Amino acid sequence: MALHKTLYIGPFIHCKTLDDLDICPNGLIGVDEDGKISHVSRDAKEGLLPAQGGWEHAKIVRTEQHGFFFPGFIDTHIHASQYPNAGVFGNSTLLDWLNTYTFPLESSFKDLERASRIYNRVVARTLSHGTTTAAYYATVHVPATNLLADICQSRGQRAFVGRVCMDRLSPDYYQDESTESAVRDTQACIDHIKHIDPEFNLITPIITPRFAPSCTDETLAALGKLHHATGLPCQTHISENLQEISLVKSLFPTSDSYAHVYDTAGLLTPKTILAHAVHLTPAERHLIKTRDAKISHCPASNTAITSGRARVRTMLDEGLTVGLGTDVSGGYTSSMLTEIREAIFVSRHVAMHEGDEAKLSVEEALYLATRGGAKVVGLEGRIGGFEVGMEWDAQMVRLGAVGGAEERLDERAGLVEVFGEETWEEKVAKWVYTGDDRNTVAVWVKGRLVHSREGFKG
Ligand SMILES: O=c1[nH]c(=O)c2nc[nH]c2[nH]1
Ligand SMILES: [Zn+2]
Repeated sequence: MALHKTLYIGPFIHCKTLDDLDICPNGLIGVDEDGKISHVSRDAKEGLLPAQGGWEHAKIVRTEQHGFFFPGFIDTHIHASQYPNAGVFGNSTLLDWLNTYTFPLESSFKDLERASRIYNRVVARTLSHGTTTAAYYATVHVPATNLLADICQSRGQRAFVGRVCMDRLSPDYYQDESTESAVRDTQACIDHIKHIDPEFNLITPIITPRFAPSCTDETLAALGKLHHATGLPCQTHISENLQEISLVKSLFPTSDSYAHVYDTAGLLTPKTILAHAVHLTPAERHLIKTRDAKISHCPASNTAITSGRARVRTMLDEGLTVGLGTDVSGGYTSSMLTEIREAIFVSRHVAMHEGDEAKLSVEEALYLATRGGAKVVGLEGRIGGFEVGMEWDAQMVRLGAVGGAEERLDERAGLVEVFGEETWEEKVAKWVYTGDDRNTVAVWVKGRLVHSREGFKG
């Protein structure tokens, strides 16, 4: 798609490190036709680009009052196929939740027309929340998984798309027939993505054993081999729930631990995304660190289906790489902004048991949702921040007009109340705690506008 050179003028905010939120109130970012950042200035007037080299015709996009540019969110764990069940989980816990809610829904994706409706909706919705990259689980179905890849590509969302592998302890109506068929069908989805996006510029296949209990040793080992042979990333679940961990112990009696099961299969590598990691032992964390596998923290899900409280501060202190995942529909929300809030609150529950140092700050949670997520999906240096050479995966946030009780509510700006006296740090905190998709005015991936709200002037 032909893009313009574009100048994004206005405040920009991004995370430099875990606790360093860089706020530039008067910024200018130049983005080239290929969607890459070619210029970053901290003073819009002085930094204006020379009127040559095509920049004299550049398109200009300005933030609105109390608005700012922020990197797009990276959802490191989301089940696209479970989107119709977001908010529907009753009082279930993981293993009964899978049988009651999840397997029946996922099995319905043999109907391609239904898959199309749901996948189009979830991609449109996550884009509207500012999610520019998502690591998706689809289902076992090859045509529907390929369709999810097509939809991400046509709507412009950067995505990792995984066909789910599961060949035991699953209902007869919804499982792989054998190790061979699981590998063959996974390969078919890899081939499809290679066909539509040969360089994996936007869409990347991801090898997806559902979790150890639903895969035989043979299937885990075969997927480990495929992971090594192709160099493609892989994603799975780990140590989410205590019953699940007991089940893994009984199914893999010779393994030292849940993490060891994946390690034995060759599935614990720097390109592995492990969702949840709620109940990891110190030895498992050490093994994961040694292998440089990555963690997707899913706090909304861990609260909703009462799995537990992940010790994010401990993982970070030990040097593990952590990002955030909505885990729809164990998680009730497809909004990463809500997930950020959940991460902060779960960390406060950890703090109530283990001490204040467990608390995550607003800045730290924003880091996990952007730079941290980029590292988890192996795209650090390309997305998650605003530096020359990085790709313009970004959202424009608007907090609304200054208003008092006597003035009309600014309905377009949602719930964020700005009175005009706030510091930038306070405005960001208000966005995190009281904002929603109404504040996400426009979203770009690789420089392409992929979502905008009414009233956006772009
Ligand atoms: O949160 C989860 N969602 C799932 O779909 C799933 N499958 C296995 N383990 C799981 N955990
Ligand atoms: Zn999950």
